[in-house]
Amino acid sequence: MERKELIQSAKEMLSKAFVPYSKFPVGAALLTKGGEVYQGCNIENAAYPVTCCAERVAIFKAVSEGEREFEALAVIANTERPVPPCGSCRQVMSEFFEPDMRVYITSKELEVKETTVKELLPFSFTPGDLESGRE
Ligand SMILES: O=c1ccn([C@H]2C[C@H](O)[C@@H](CO)O2)c(=O)[nH]1
Ligand SMILES: [Zn+2]
Repeated sequence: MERKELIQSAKEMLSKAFVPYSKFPVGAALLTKGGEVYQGCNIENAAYPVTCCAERVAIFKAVSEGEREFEALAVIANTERPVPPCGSCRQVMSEFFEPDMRVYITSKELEVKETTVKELLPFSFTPGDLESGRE
């Protein structure tokens, strides 16, 4: 699947976003190595911190279906610049994605910034760190 198609798939999710509080829809589409696409949108809550970002919805949908091997992630919002994922999503990306996996972040005008997981979250806390610090 081409980058353009994955971004289109993320864009489709903007209309599904549940954003009564922020009025800031975000869409995501996660491509697996097997060629499946898992889409996500942000889902907010009256208790604001309970909100889940579009990226994590897409990742958790895929992981909960047994997927473990990922090819690329596209994220889009109606922003001036390509939308930077939040810190929590970067940490979740680093748990499931290879450091060099492509992440396409996109703006309202479909300006695409192509980045990677390690570029988004360098020096990240990993399962190896957890193992090495156990009592
Ligand atoms: O990369 C991002 C940044 C923000 N949001 C959501 C969380 C919240 O619903 C709204 C405003 O922060 O946007 C995402 O889904 N992804
Ligand atoms: Zn996030």
